[in-house]
Amino acid sequence: MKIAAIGGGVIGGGWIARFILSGYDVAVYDPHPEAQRIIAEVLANATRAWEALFQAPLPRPGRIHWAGSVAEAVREADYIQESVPERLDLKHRIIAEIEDAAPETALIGSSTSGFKPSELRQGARLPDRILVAHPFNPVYLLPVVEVVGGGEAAARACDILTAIGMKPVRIAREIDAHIGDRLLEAVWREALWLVNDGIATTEEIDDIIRFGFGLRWAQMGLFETYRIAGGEAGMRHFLGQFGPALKWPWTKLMDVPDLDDALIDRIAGQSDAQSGHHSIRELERIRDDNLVGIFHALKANDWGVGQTVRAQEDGFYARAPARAEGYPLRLHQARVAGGWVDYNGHMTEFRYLQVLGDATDAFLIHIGLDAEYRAQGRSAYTVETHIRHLAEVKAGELLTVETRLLGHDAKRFRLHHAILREDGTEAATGEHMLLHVDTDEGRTIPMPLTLLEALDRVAAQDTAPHPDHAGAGIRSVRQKEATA
Ligand SMILES: NC(=O)C1=CN([C@@H]2O[C@H](COP(=O)(O)OP(=O)(O)OC[C@H]3O[C@@H](n4cnc5c(N)ncnc54)[C@H](O)[C@@H]3O)[C@@H](O)[C@H]2O)C=CC1
Ligand SMILES: C[N+](C)(C)CC(=O)CC(=O)[O-]
Repeated sequence: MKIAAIGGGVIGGGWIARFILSGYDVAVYDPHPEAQRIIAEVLANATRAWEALFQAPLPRPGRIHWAGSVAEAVREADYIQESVPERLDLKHRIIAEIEDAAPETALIGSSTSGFKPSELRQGARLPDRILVAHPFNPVYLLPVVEVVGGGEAAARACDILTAIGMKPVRIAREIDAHIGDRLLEAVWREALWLVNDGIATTEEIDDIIRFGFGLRWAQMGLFETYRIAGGEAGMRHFLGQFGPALKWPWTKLMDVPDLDDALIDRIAGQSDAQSGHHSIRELERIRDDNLVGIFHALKANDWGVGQTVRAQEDGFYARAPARAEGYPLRLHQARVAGGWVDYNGHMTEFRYLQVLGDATDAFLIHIGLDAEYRAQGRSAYTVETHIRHLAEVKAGELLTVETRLLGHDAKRFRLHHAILREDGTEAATGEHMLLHVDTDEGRTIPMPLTLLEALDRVAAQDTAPHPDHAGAGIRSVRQKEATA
């Protein structure tokens, strides 16, 4: 499938990164003189975030083709994402250029925050294929995309968006600003009033969100959160108690303060004081690291966005064998997240086991011991582990694991992983004994022929001598006699 991106700014850059990292080639047109630098920087941050987010090996990235015109970019495209500035006249001009050059079967998704499909389609030759596909920033991490404009084209677009790990939400009826921005604007307007009236600073408002209800929203949204807030009597009780307050003069929702120079100076000044000591790219990396941490927590709980990440990862694992060329096997990479670092300033000890455990999972999938296999009530349990910590690892480093199979019989196999830093030096090694088990009965059972043959194939490649430390335990330390 061929993708074209028209506009590569904040949002277009995020789309480009998501498609590229998902393995699709993207033709890009953006007349900005520094477009290539800007997009490369966004892609670098996105790559860093995906390496920290996913434990599965990432797909081979797609390639960018820098086009000299809209026509060149869209000529062979199956899906076109338009992300030019939010002006209807400009969007109409771009859509007309796309229609002149793109195949008639190509879908056109617009990132517009506010325009309705009926507005975008004015004057179009094939209007039904033009849709709103409105994402949220950062597009390469946040999965949700509002798809507005119905029919077969929307269904096809949803399939494409799902294939790049997004969660399309189809909106039944078009309205200005769709759904997400309606909600966000209500909060934003109110926040502008609070600053305008001198009631709160930008930092105080952000603190109330990030130390409070913002944390709830990441995992349960509004209605499920309020259901719980109704106590055991649930949503009905909540509405009965707090519904009437909506008619009290709490908010100024419909008015907008005049964004005159004084208010702009106040907001921009407070924002500089709050965050001006970080560059935008640094702030993006801080935001991304935090989002990745939240995604990991939700994945561990099999909840919300964590389920999206897991589904995406399953897809990566399914495509992984193509990447496992050569021996020792390279099935797993991990980017050291900021939260993995301890008070000594380096990756903390249990994260080594996490990287090794994830590499073991990748090996299990490689030999066919995957989710489908486990659903039959069989799995592998690790019963012994020996880790050697050999070098300090800092936040941001990319770790690659090399895996060897040191032995196997009908019920057991012994793995050796070496965690390598980017310069090829060993940061750690791990040796692990795994048993094949019947998970319903909780006992060891022989492996079926398919797994044994897969292990035989790996073992046939393991011709080098075993590492000297294989099979060794922790060195003994002579106990000194206590001195009085
Ligand atoms: N920034 C945000 O938070 C979000 C923005 N959006 C929507 O995404 C769209 C783009 O917004 P941003 O990325 O924020 O704007 P931006 O200003 O960061 O990027 C727009 C890009 O379009 C390029 N451009 C201008 N004229 C062009 C043309 N004729 N052909 C191709 N490229 C052209 C510019 O050089 C620039 O790189 C808008 O429709 C906006 O409503 C959607 C979600 C969030
Ligand atoms: C400010 N905005 C309307 C462009 C924001 C969006 O459209 C979505 C987002 O990412 O918040």
